[in-house]
Amino acid sequence: MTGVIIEYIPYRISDHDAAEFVAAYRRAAESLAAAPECVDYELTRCMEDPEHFVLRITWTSVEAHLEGFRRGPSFRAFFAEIQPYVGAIEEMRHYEPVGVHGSGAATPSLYSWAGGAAALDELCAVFYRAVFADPELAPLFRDMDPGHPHHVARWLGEVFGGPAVYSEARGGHAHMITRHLGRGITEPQRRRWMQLLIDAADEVGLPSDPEFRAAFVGYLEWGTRMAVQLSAPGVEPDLTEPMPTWGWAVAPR
Ligand code: HEM
Repeated sequence: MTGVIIEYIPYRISDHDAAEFVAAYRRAAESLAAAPECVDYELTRCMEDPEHFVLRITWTSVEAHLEGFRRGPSFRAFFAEIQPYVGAIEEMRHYEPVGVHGSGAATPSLYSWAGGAAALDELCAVFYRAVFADPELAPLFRDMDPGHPHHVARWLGEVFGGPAVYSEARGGHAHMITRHLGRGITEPQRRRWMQLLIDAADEVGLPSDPEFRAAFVGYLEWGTRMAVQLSAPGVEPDLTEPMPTWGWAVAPR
């Protein structure tokens, strides 16, 4: 999502009022949850200074907050709950992301969850053996570079949050795109490709938990459809597009 802004509202609340303050925000939060202008919100309490609370609200834009939410149907109920605490607000301002963000390693990448480079190499080795034995796909891969399964394993690894070895060794996204140009991949071939890769994932024992499989298949749905589009006659792709990255929960592009 682009253009979101974050509103921070620090409060100073006495220990005596803290429990009721949190309870009021729990009720007020129902209005935030119902507001299409609100992306997410969180109320936190300072551990070193327990009279200090900070409310963070991510809005889709400043206008959405000030003109949409404040004038919309949820605001009255929201304000009724928090109104007793308005005098305890220390600041109420909007902050714009500056592009420094990310997540830490507390949540494993799809790459490490899958088993890293060795697991993806095994996946691709099994997959391309099946591709060669498949009458629908074999003709497309007739002139395939013998290193192809390894290259695709590196590609998948990088997309799934592993080291950037495909970019370093093969030229990144631009190279992958050019390898599909003009191949005229059909919809039945795309489906077959996906099916064989999912079968290979089962055969080599990639994790079968629904969260991993949803992310894995989600990427394949997206990537194979891109491959079909790119392979159509006359396509002039944008070779400057960055490597895609894929995580556990990916918003629609
Ligand atoms: C998520 C979907 C896909 C991914 C991640 C993917 C990945 C790749 C990569 C990384 C390469 C270039 C390897 C290199 O030389 O560095 C490549 C080439 C190729 N891909 Fe795909 N691909 C996808 C979908 C498809 C589909 C659906 C087909 C056809 C049914 C296909 C057919 C080919 C062919 C024929 C090549 C050239 C192989 C050769 O001759 O070396 N790809 N693919």
